[in-house]
Amino acid sequence: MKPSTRSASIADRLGFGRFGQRGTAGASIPAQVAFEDVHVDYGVTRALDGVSLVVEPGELVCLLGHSGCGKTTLLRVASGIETPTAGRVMLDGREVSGQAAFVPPEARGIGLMFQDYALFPHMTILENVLFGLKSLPKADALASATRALSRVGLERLSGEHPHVLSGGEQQRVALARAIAPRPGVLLMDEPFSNLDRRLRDTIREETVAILRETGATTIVVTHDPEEAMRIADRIVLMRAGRVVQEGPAEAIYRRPADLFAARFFCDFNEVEGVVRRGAVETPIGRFPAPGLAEGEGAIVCVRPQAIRLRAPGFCLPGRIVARRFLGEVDLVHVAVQGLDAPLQGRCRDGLRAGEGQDVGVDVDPAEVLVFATHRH
Ligand SMILES: Nc1ncnc2c1ncn2[C@@H]1O[C@H](COP(=O)(O)OP(=O)(O)OP(=O)(O)O)[C@@H](O)[C@H]1O
Repeated sequence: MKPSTRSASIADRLGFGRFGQRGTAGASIPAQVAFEDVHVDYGVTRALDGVSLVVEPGELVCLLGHSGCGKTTLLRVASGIETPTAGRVMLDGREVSGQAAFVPPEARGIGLMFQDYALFPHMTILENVLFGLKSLPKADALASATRALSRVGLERLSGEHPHVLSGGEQQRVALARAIAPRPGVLLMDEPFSNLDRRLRDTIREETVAILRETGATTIVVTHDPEEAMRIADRIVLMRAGRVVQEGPAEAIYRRPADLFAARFFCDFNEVEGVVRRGAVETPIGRFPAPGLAEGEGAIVCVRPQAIRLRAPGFCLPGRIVARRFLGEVDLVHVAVQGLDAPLQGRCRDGLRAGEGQDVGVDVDPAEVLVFATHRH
């Protein structure tokens, strides 16, 4: 692709339009973003199927979900790069996409950051950051760009081109470019997924600290539940173009709305059973089943950390079929009579029984969830 064409397409992706019209010298004032029953159809594909969501000023929300569930489309709708088929988007109570109005991306005061960083390859780092500040007087633009670069610790690389930078440095340039115009809203699409594991935790923490400092309302797309739990004030879990559940990390983890939401956050042992006299009967015991009817089929979801090993003769009889040392915990597979597959436990300490040995298996009821089978 020729540089000029490529620049134009990057500029479009960033919501700057071809000539980079955004830019403000004022402080970042966080905005409220509200989606009202937003639908997006691509031909026969329904990418968004009635999303309603309010992101409060200064809040950091993670959109979490499997590939293709509509996360990126929701960001594109917020930025104005995509128009909804139905429904509307409001910024601070003002309609920016809908039947009544359409505010173009460059006039929304929204910053964008992508997984691939979308840096202009033929421009220096400073020019990349200046690109979104073209409507400011030159001296103000330079001051804002330099401030943003120094905030991410990269002022010394201002004159370099993106290709000489490491992945982590490129990520920080993209962040500097996104925050330099002090947007009220920042939209980030998988901003950490191109970093290697070693760097990711540090850069993620630094980025969140910078976001808190700028105060911008931030929506981050991720498919990694742990990442969402680490950074989000609120997680919005999506499936097939809809919001399945939203709330703080602990609430979703402890009280998932359904089996799908539960599975997203934990690799459960799933054991089927039937409700008898108010509890699910399974080969590993009886578990309370509030809200389920007598005779109804149920799935008992046992977290790996719920499995505790005891001396043989105590609790449920089992036999270790595999044991792997993982550092902080041991991964243990234990066969129990009546189950097709061994239970998988993550055991911190306790009995040091090895492969082939008989054990007692204790299941912590606090780490068990029960769902009706037919409702999924
Ligand atoms: N421009 C397009 N034309 C046609 N279909 C599209 C287009 N963009 C997205 N889709 C479809 O819409 C659905 C939602 O896509 P979207 O990119 O929003 O999902 P996502 O959750 O962000 O996925 P990923 O995590 O893989 O990026 C998918 O089925 C996708 O194939």
